[in-house]
Amino acid sequence: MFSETPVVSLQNAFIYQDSKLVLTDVNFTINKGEFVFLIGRTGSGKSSLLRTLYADLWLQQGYANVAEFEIHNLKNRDIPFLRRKIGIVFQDFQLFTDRSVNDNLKFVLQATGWTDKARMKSRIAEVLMQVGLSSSIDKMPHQLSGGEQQRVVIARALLNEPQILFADEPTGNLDPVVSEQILKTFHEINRAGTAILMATHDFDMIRKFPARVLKCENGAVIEQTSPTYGL
Ligand SMILES: Nc1ncnc2c1ncn2[C@@H]1O[C@H](COP(=O)(O)OP(=O)(O)OP(=O)(O)O)[C@@H](O)[C@H]1O
Repeated sequence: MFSETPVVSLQNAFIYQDSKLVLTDVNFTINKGEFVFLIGRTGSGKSSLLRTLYADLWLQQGYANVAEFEIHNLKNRDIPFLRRKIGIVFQDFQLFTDRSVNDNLKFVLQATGWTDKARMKSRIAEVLMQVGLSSSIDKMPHQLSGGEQQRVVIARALLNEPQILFADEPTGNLDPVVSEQILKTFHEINRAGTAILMATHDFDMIRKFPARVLKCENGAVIEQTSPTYGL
């Protein structure tokens, strides 16, 4: 099933925040369609790793491939093209508050080169259906709950059919019931073929939605095999 090129692959990668070394000699791959949790204590390097993979931090040493882009050779001008092949979901929703759900999504499509109005309309309808928010297309962000706003962010990340979603504590600000609904949505998206790498502190979610777990610990990334996942 996973015979294709991995969607993420790191070899001897060293993850820095400026001159501070955060993670040493990172090696792992994520196959197309895989679901992977990323865990680790506060400050262990989860966000730094994700930011490196979506080219918000430079990879200063080692090799990384993401969605067929060589992160170690990436130029500034390549970043928008990489970002069209991946989706990014943060804890803070970062929607434009002065425009509707539809216009938030349309903005991204236009910014990534879409021009055909009918295609844009149908793609927006598709992603909103995927996250269960079809009826909210004309609402403003403030008319939506936190969980609904996060769904719009997920829909936005799906617009360009990414090979992988990078999610950094996507349920960090949400209550447990809403978090579980959001996790279900991520699983449905994953079942439809998109790989997911999700940083989380929420072990309940890992127990409810078992998947592969990578752990940032003592400056390294290790494959977690213990069923308890405890820190
Ligand atoms: N802009 C920065 N400049 C220098 N060091 C930073 C910067 N941002 C984070 N760090 C440091 O890098 C290390 C890793 O931080 P990072 O945010 O990646 O951890 P994390 O595992 O995502 O933590 P959390 O779970 O709290 O989000 C920490 O020691 C942190 O203090």
